[in-house]
Amino acid sequence: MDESRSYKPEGFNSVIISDDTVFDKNLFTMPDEDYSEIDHICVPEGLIKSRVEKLAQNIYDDYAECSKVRRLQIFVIMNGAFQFFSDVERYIKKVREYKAQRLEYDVHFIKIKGYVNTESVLEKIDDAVLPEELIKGKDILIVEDVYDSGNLMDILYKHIHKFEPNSVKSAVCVYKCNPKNLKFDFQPDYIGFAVPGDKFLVGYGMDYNEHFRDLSHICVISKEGIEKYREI
Ligand SMILES: O=P(O)(O)OC[C@H]1O[C@H](OP(=O)(O)OP(=O)(O)O)[C@H](O)[C@@H]1O
Repeated sequence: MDESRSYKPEGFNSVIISDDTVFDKNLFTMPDEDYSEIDHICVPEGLIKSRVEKLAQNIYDDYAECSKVRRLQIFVIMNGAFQFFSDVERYIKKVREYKAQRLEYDVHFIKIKGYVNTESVLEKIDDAVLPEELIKGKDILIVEDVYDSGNLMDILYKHIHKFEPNSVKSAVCVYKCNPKNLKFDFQPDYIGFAVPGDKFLVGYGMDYNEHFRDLSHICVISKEGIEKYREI
């Protein structure tokens, strides 16, 4: 394994974006003002939507029956996951139209900030941010835009398990095959795309110092973009 780049996930139930998959930004629509700050498109919008629809169906099938007994508690980790969750929920509603059983759920938007520039700085989650009453005895689904170093998910799972949930699963749009995350021996339950770990991604909710969240495609930022929006 070349640890300086990324590793190939084995047994992942996800779409795998390989090291050499590069979608030319000239072949897709993109706002002019973001153009030079984006190197290329990693996952185009249409592919994202198709994959998220299937994830929503998987989540529905797994939880609809038990949600009659315990309503599923969905924790959306803000801000990055808002776009992903918005599509997951839209497709859950679509699935509901042709399923006999209804998926019962509550949504909680949880604000946790992990990154400054390109470094993960999160150390713990305060009990006030995610209190015991939201967790104890519940079935929990964490919704995240990206699993990168694994630091945030590791801290989040430790925090949640402290308060004895009935079950915990996680759905991530992008799993970055980052050698740093191997130390956690963790695999999210629902993964949209497995992406090479050396790509710094923006768009579809993902930001670089709060820029680019509104891009429709998942994109790789250019060197120019990194320099332009770097925080001191
Ligand atoms: O696996 P990790 O290396 O811990 O990274 C994952 C986290 O990093 C990003 O959050 P960020 O701090 O950028 O905040 P945001 O959600 O507001 O974008 C992303 O949304 C995840 O929450």
